[in-house]
Amino acid sequence: SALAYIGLGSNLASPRDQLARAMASLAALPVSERVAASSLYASAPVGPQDQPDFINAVVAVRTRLSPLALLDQLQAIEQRHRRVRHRHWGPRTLDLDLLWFAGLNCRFPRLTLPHPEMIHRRFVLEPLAEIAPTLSLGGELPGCLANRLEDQPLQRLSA
Ligand SMILES: CC1(C)Nc2nc(N)[nH]c(=O)c2N=C1O
Repeated sequence: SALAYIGLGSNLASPRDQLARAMASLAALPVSERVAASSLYASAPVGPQDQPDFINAVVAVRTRLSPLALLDQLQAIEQRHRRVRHRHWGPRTLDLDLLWFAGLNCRFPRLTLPHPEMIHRRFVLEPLAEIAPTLSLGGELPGCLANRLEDQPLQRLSA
């Protein structure tokens, strides 16, 4: 089985509840087990500012699913949260991003691994550093990459 890291984000319809429900769904994925979950973090939106603050987290799962099969499962969970895409980078009830999968570097039509934006996003790197402090991202650690960003600081929410 392979280790995968999944980013969670929400800024609509009770984001903390959305993430709690999504974390439970991730713990129930077929032929998989959730092995770690970060704290929840509140952060100002990156990109369009005219939307509510986000709640973010990162989860680690050990899975026998292929990357694309796992992506299908993540998109099914998003649908169950009635994710409606109005505008690109607009507010959403739930975002599940496959960030990293068994150290693979690959570009499928539907999926690039590792997630191309993750190393630029404090809202991914800080929760990731909490559960995978020694994960090498192109030879860098998540904590070091996070500290190099000028992004707004995140607010770690009590568990
Ligand atoms: C719109 C964009 C880029 N901004 C975000 N900003 C934050 N803080 N958290 C997110 O999850 C997030 N997701 C996005 O997709």
